[in-house]
Amino acid sequence: MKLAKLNDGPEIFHTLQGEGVSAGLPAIFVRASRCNLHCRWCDTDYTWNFEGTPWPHDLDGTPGYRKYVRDEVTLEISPEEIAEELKRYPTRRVVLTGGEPLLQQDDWVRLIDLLRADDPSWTFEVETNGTRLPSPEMEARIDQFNVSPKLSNSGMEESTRIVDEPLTHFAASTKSWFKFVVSKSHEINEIEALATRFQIPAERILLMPEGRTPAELDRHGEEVAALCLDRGWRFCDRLHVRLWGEKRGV
Ligand SMILES: Nc1nc2[nH]cc(C(=O)O)c2c(=O)[nH]1
Ligand code: SF4
Ligand SMILES: [Mg+2]
Repeated sequence: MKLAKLNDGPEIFHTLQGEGVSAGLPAIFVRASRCNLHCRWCDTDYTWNFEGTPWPHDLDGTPGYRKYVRDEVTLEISPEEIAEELKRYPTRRVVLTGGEPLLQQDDWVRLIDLLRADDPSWTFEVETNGTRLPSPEMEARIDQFNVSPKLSNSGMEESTRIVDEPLTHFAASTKSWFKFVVSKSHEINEIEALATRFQIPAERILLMPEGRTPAELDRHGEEVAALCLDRGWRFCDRLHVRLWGEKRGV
């Protein structure tokens, strides 16, 4: 399967879950390469913004920024090899992220079965953009879906980023939590429209201030907190940004 490459190895790292309802829990992150969306502010653009693709990115024109060479940022690895790597860490919680991890579901199913054959206590979270339906095999194995539908500020067409069948499925599943990144207060209208359209329960909605630095998180934090208080939604910070800033592999 295709993972993002970090320092010539697969992007697999042991850290604290920084976002969502399990924030603060130790976990091993596995970052898939490839995404079906191309958000203009994406901070894991090395999973999709390859040479020869037409997608714009906010960093276009910044000195030193250019599209990635696909093979230089992708690592082909088997579920068997990933399983061996994961067993070396001192936790049994894994976060499958990307990119969009639900583009490679059969491989994750294989990985999960390999790990649980030895130890059923392995727990799996998925970070998804909510545009792909989990297969029945995947749905049965994943403990928690952290669904982060993209808003118009992503630059994506609505018909690409908001897909009825998967969002309806996630909204009805008690395994799902919805996490929305907010940078401007008017975005709340879009979030509210989605919550109404897909009947997302209020207690499963989290708002997260946008920010790649603690100062940026603070700047948006107060406003996002006020919105949460008003709607009865949960506030969520970005713990890893506070602890480690913009570093990769944390
Ligand atoms: N610590 C930490 N927590 C995270 N939660 C979601 C992440 C992601 O990039 O999907 C992430 C990440 O990259 N690091
Ligand atoms: S869905 Fe996520 S990984 Fe994909 S482009 Fe958007 S922010 Fe990046
Ligand atoms: Mg991240």
